[in-house]
Amino acid sequence: MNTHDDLLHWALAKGVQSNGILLQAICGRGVGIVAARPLEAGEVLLTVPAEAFRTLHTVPKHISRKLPRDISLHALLATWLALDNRSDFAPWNTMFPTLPDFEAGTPLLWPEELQDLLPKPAKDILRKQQFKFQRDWDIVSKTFPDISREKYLYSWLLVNSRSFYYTTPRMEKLPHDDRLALMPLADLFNHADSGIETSFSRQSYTFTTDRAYREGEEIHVSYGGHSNDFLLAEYGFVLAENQFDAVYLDELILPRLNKEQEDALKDKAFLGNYTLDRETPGCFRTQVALRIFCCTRKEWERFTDAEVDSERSQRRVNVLLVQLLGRFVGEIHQTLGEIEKLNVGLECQRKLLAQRWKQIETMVTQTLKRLSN
Ligand SMILES: C[S@@+](CC[C@H](N)C(=O)[O-])C[C@H]1O[C@@H](n2cnc3c(N)ncnc32)[C@H](O)[C@@H]1O
Repeated sequence: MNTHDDLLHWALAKGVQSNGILLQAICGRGVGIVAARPLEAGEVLLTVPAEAFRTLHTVPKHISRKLPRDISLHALLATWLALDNRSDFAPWNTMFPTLPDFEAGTPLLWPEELQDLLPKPAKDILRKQQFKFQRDWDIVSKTFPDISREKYLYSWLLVNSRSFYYTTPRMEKLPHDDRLALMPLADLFNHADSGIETSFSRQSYTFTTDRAYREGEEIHVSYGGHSNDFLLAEYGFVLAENQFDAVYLDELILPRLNKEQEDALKDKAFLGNYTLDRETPGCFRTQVALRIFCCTRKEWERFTDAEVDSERSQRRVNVLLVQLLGRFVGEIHQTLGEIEKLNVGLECQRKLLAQRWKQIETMVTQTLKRLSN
C-alpha cells in the first residue's frame, strides 16, 4: 500500500466518507485531489466528522491545560502538531509537506533581503505573521521547552496553510480568523478561483461538487477571492490566472498628497486602499483619489458624493494615471534588477518573487495600453 492508500484507509476508520475521489501528485502543487470517475454536479465527495478534526474541541487536555486560556487556537493546534509523535495520526502526518517544501514558497522562511523586496500587500501580511508567530512562540516555548523553534515554526506553518474556517458556539469568542480546524483528506484540496461547495455543522464538514467533473480532472476548493500577493504570503504560490488579482497603488498616490488633500480624503473615508485590476484602470477609490490632484474641488465633490463626472475630468485623470503608472513600471524594472543581482536564498525563492513582480508589471502595462487606446 502507498501513502495515499494508507491515508484513505486511516481516514475511513476515523469515520471520513469519501466518494469518487483519488489523491494524486500534481506537478508544482504537491498532492491534490482528482475525480476518480466522471462526477455530476451536486455529488457529495467528502464528509469529515468533527471527531476527526484537529480543532479547539479535540486538542488533548494535557496540552491545552498547560497553556494560557487566551492563547490563540492557531498556537494551540501548532503545539499539538509539534508534540504529536503518536503513531495513530501517522498516516495523516506523513502526507504533510516538509519544511524544505515550505522554504521554497513561504516568504516567512525567506532571507530578509528577499522579504524586503516583496510587494507591499505581501510584506504587510508577512509582518503580521512575524508578529503572531513570535507572540505564540514566546508563550509555547516557556511551557514546552523541549519543542525546538524550527519544529514549532514548521507546525505553525502547517496550521497556517492547511486549516479551514470552522466555528461552534464555543468558538465564537475567538477572533474570526482564529476559528480553525484541520481536517484529514480535505487539507489536500488545492486552490483555484472557484471550486466545490463547502458547508459545515457542529457534526461535520461536507464537500459537494459545484459542477460536473471529467475523470482525472483536479478538484479545487477556493480558499477565498484572494490576490496573488495574499496567496504568496499565506500559501506560498501565485496563480497564473487569478480573477481576484489586484495591483496596489497606495505607494504611488499617498506620498503625493498634501495635508489638505489627505484630510479631505480621510473625511470622506477614501484615504488609502487604491487598486487596479484587469477590468478597471483604478478602482472607484483610486478614481476619487486621482481627481483630488487634477479636478476642481466642486468636480471632485460631485464625483465623490454622486458619481457625477465629465469627460474632461476623466481625460485629466487618465493622463495623470498614465504618468504614475509609467513611473511605477520603472520602479518595477529596478526591483526586478535587484532581485536578479541578489545572491541570497534559494533560486526558486528568487524566481517566485520575480514572477510576482512580472505579473504586476503585466497588469500595469495592460492598463497603460488600455488608457492610451
Ligand atoms: C491545503 S494545502 C493543499 C494540499 C497540498 N498541495 C499538499 O500537497 O499538501 C495548501 C498548499 O497547497 C499548495 N497549493 C494549493 N493550491 C495551489 C495552487 N493552485 N498552485 C500551487 N500550489 C498550490 C500550496 O503549497 C499551499 O500552501
